[in-house]
Amino acid sequence: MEDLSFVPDLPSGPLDKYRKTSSFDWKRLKLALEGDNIELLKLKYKIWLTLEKDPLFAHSTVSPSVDEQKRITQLQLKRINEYRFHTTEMVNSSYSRRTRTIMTINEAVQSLNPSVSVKMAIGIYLFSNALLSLGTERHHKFYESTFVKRETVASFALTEIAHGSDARLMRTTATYDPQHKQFVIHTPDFEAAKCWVGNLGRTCTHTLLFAQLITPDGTNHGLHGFLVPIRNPETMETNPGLIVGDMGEKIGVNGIDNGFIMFNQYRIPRENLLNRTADVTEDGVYESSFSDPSRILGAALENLSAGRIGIMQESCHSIASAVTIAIRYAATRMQFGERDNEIPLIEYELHQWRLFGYVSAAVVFRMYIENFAKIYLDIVEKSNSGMKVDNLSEAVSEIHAMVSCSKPLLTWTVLAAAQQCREACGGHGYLKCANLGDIRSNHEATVTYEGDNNVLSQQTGNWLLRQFESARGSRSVDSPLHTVAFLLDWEKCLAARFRCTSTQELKTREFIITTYKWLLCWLLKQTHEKYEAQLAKGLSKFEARTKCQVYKWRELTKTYAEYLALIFFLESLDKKDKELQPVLETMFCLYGLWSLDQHLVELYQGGYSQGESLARLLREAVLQLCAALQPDVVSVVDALAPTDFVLNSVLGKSDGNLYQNLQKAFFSQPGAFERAAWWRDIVNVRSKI
Ligand SMILES: Cc1cc2nc3c(=O)[nH]c(=O)nc-3n(C[C@H](O)[C@H](O)[C@H](O)COP(=O)(O)OP(=O)(O)OC[C@H]3O[C@@H](n4cnc5c(N)ncnc54)[C@H](O)[C@@H]3O)c2cc1C
Repeated sequence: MEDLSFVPDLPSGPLDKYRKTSSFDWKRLKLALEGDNIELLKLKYKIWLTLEKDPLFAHSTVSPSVDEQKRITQLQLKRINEYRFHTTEMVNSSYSRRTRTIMTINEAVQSLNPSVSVKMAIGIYLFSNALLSLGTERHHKFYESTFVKRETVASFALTEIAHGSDARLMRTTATYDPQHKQFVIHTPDFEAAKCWVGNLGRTCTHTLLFAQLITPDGTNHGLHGFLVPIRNPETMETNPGLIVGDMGEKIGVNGIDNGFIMFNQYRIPRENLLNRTADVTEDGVYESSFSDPSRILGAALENLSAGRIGIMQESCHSIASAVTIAIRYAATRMQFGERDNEIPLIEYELHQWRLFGYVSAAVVFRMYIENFAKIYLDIVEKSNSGMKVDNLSEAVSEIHAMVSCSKPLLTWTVLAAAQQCREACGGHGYLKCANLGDIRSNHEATVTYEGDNNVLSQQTGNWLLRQFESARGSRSVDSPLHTVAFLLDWEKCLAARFRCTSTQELKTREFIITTYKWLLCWLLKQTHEKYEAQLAKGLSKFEARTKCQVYKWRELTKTYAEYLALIFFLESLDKKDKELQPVLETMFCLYGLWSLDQHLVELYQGGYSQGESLARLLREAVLQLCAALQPDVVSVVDALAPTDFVLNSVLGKSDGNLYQNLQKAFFSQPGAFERAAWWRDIVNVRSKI
């Protein structure tokens, strides 16, 4: 058995009461949540314990000004680079190992300061990844300076003021000038200014720009990626020909300097076109390995899959922190009962029901994404190294469909969890030093960036419907990852009916998976029929899709994402330590039934069940599972939690000394006991009282 003594023991205190009832060793679960990769778990602790000792990472009790947050974030990124957690050995290792390690560094940093991890993800990883996949030899020096030497911080400029979700209609142009062998970048008006670009406002020296490529004959070849210098790296002055600004204060991640930019006939060398899939000769002739320009954009944006997986991993860490704080608070906070025998909140069924579903989501999501990331990295590695990957293009489409619905499911669930955890900590949860407010507002933007959730999940619907049509027609599906192989038996799946008579029968893999398959087939059939009916009315495919989103397409993609989380979790569960399997099985059933509870309307509407028993038994089973989880739940969050320094919550400390910690926080608040500096402004001098 691996030696886990590098994970610090937890202090003894009021939480012991619930830790003693646990059925498993929390450190073993912690390792399991890290994909049983002890090196990665060690790296995470090394990062956390190193940064804890560095004054640059000390938490401030009051929010610094927005500008100061940007300065600190940039300095923290610089310091993290200097610590070289990304060792030379790691930098030179295989794609899969290198990327998994980067992801771990990112996760560790995100739990401490999400602005730093976003800055790092865009400024280093997204940029350097794009150079590798879209660029060629000639761009390698930029990869070296960004990823290997960490001298450059970059940005990713796609969104424009008037166009975000529909990238095809972006209006920034890059026109080739054969005489000077340069591209001329131009912004026609403010509506075409690039905006929201992270790191652009103050700190980046280069950007990866997406602009419409126009050749001298006037042909527009669609959006392409260009490497564009923005600032002089020595003076940080913006280059002439650019209008660059910072977008100002946001409602979260204020350490990131999101910016806007307008180009005025700004020239860059021809070589700055990222030319792996398409190039322009010196004379201005366009050459591409794709005949369809939209496929070039598709290939370019495919890069975002790794970024979206990164967002999901970060989300898993945000929900882990949120539920840790709320559960530790619930175990130490008493309300009602007798004077000397008050009841801890965690004992109340209502409180369990509000929180435990999110605890199970935190565990299920973490193991799902861990498992999925491995498969994803393996496929990319094989394909990059020229090895044969069976059905590669089908696998890429399936992965894109999976990512496009899973990022919405995870980011939305985490947002709801953060809000519920905040409320579950009552008034004290509203304190800045509880950290739930920051977790929530720093997380919130993930539902929008790298693809707005509502728009992104529509792409999953397209893929699912294609598979359904193919299963109905030619009796085949393109699902190399086997996520929808069951559609070949869609009629059989749809014939399933609810026949359980006890909650015991619902708390099983078989019931949950069969019910999900029924739901998916039913939602697919319904969506397909509605879509076909719209087409039959003469609507275009685009118009027909817009008429099928509500209650159909959207519900379908959410259900598919939940199903993915469950099947990938199960696959991991079976490989885990025997001691951990019972609690993981409880998590599986709780997440599965808690999610199915939200689909009762469809289950009845589609005739899966009649009468009251499904709703009654399902809800009874959820409550039974909450009760069953209660003895283990404090240890589950111990396994999910980062160190106390990283968690940074007065309510969530692992010693459980809630009131001593609160007193310390109140009493050490700067100026807490001082007369207000503005006391004269409020004194009524004539008062004789
Ligand atoms: C903190 C933050 C950081 C960001 N960082 C970057 C960055 O570094 N680089 C970059 O290029 N961009 C960045 N963005 C921009 C981000 O990627 C876009 O905001 C996002 O893609 C959504 O585009 P939009 O804002 O234009 O929304 P819109 O497309 O205008 O969408 C508005 C609303 O309309 C809905 N909607 C749109 N189309 C449809 C439809 N067909 N059917 C139904 N509903 C629809 C959407 O669901 C959404 O709720 C960032 C944004 C934020 C908030």
